Amino acid sequence: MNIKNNLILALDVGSESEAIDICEKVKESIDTIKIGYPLALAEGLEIIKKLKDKFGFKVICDFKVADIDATNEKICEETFKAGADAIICHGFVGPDSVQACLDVANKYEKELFLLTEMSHPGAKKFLQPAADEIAKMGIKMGITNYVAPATRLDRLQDIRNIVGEDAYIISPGVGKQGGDGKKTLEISNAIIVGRSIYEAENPKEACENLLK
Ligand SMILES: O=C1C[C@H](C(=O)O)N([C@@H]2O[C@H](COP(=O)(O)O)[C@@H](O)[C@H]2O)C(=O)N1
Repeated sequence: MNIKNNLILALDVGSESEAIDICEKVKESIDTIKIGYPLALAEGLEIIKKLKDKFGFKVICDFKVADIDATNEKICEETFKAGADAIICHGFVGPDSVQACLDVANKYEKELFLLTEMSHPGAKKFLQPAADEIAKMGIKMGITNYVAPATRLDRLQDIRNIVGEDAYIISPGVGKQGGDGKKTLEISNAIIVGRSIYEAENPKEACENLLK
């Protein structure tokens, strides 16, 4: 995925009007947004096409898909039918569940991002011990896109070493969670930033400062 300025806006706001307001302010700096449950549950999947049509953005749906294969297939079908350019699935649910997501992404000629280790402190308990194996599973399955934490650069480097230089890694945790954008982009291909932008007094300036 070609992401402008290597910066993805995590649009975790609770209404279409807030979403449009933020997007208006930052549209010079970004061309890719990540929509998760907060906005999708508030406004429905229609919000994907609304924002794509209005701003021409690429939309990554961060639904952290983590069900059995049959249900994962249904979730991905609905998400790509609604216009998503990519979807994020969890890896801890195993290869059959991930393969179901990959098959649907390929059917729509869209992208799947495999979530390895999460960025928050609780990830250390169960996800961190499994994250290397999740990344190795992704490589075995031919997955090229990954999510890995900006809050632990050592772990981000470990995952980069597993998935290789040609893989595309996007990293959340910059800003509010303590991650450093510049240092993260020495390893990852793009950073994901939410609150540091949409909660800022001046989101446009916040974006521009991040790009500096
Ligand atoms: O490990 C992960 C996975 C997940 C993701 O990106 O898949 N995210 C998401 O990235 C954004 C960070 O927001 P902010 O902290 O900049 O406001 C939010 O939408 C989180 O749900 C993580 O924060 N860590």
